[in-house]
Amino acid sequence: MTRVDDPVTDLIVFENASKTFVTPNGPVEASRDINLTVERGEFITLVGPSGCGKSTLLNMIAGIFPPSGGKVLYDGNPVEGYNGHVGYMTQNDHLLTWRTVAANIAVPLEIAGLSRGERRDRVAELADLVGLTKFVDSYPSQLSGGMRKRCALARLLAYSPETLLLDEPFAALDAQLRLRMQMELRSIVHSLGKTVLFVTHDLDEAVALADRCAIFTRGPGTIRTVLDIPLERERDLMRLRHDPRYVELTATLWDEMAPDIAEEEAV
Ligand SMILES: Nc1ncnc2c1ncn2[C@@H]1O[C@H](COP(=O)(O)OP(=O)(O)OP(=O)(O)O)[C@@H](O)[C@H]1O
Repeated sequence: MTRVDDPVTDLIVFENASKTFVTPNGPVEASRDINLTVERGEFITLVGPSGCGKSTLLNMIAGIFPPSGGKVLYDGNPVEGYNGHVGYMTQNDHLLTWRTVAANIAVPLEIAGLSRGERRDRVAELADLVGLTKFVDSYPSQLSGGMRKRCALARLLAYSPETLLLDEPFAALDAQLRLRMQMELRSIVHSLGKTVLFVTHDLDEAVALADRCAIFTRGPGTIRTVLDIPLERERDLMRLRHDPRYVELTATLWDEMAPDIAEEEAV
């Protein structure tokens, strides 16, 4: 039975949310009638053709701009202005090249006004969480691609965001490194109980990481289907490729995407 004082489990709600940009060349309709509910602690992946409005959806949750129509709610309230509950990471890690790993991770802690001692302890904790303890004194130019991502992830977590908005964060990594980062990300977000919205063009990644996968139509994007991924929370991503359920789910996702892929080829 739901009690009045139960916490709201629907953390993010899109209700017929639409976005049209006004540009010098006329209006650009990016999203149309988006309906999606994300529960606290869920890992949702977003897939769809290029330009279908996936980043636009993340931007609306972050409060970078409001929807032109419909509603975007966070924890029961309309998102108005920047949403301080979310952390945003894009394909570019935006590390400060003149700062060490420790000093990069410390940026949000400095902004939050933590003392030097508190910052040192928190940076050590975050560096340990992402496996960068030995590299805290290195500069970004001395790091591998995966280490840079880990550093950016630690800095994002330093803000203590409730929700992570990740826009193709591993797109530039090679297959092995990407798999490692996927395993680490899942383990970190589950241990910390974060809610995640993760945009990807990689359909294998979309299945491997998600509790549910939202599939967009070609722009103006609307959500065609939300695919349930009924795999265990604690899943071994290394062995997943051999799991018949994974193989079938990935095939279903490819089938769902087929009309748009065929259309793209015909253009
Ligand atoms: N600030 C903006 N001003 C004008 N048009 C925009 C703006 N942001 C996005 N658009 C347009 O809205 C549409 C959706 O863009 P969006 O970046 O959300 O798509 P996407 O699905 O994330 O694309 P991709 O997979 O290529 O990153 C595109 O036509 C894009 O050109």
